[in-house]
Amino acid sequence: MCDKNTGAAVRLKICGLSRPCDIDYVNEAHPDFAGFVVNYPKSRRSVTPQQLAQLRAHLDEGVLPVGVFVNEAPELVAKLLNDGIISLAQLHGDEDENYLKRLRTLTDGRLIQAFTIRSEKDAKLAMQSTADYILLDNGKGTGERFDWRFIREISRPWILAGGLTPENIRQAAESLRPWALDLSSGVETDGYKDRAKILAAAAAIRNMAGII
Ligand SMILES: O=C(O)c1ccccc1N[C@@H]1O[C@H](COP(=O)(O)O)[C@@H](O)[C@H]1O
Repeated sequence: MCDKNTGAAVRLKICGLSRPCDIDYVNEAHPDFAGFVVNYPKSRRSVTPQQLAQLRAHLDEGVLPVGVFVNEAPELVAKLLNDGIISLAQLHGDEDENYLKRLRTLTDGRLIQAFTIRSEKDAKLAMQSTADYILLDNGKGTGERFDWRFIREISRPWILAGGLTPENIRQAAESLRPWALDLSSGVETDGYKDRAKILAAAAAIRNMAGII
């Protein structure tokens, strides 16, 4: 079945939006998800919850906003979900099952748990997460791939992240068959989101419709 946004068989997430023009770019490209790194000053892409709310207000309906959090207080994550500022929360730090359990008492919002993959064992551990989706990455927005050979059979919806670019997402989708592809550094130039690269990623995904 094709996705209603990109028209493709695999979903697309563009992550690390921080400027009003980044919202214009994703509104034009219409990926399925738009990601915002929240309250994580170590990242140049970090936005405050207030900035997130302002940016998100200009996002087209149908592009679902995702908050990316690193060891954030569950109360804030839940509030942003419950207030409809974000549609999904991506937990990209050391959040464990106890954290997820606590968050589930505060919200019914959908959760993505990110895992850094350094071995086949890491990928197997990720499978056990009670999150709605798992995301397999090389780190935190490093722009680098992990070793894809660590991925074997994944019998649940999962998101591939880390070092994806408009040029390599077709190969990634065909060989690994993830539920969604997540790009951040790969759609930037000099550290800022690049309209042409975002549009190229969306076009690459659309061209895969019916192929994978
Ligand atoms: O982008 C960041 O700075 C970041 C900070 C903290 C947690 C996650 C972060 N990025 C996420 O990493 C993946 C892959 O990014 P890339 O394409 O390799 O740059 C993606 O989910 C980003 O949102």
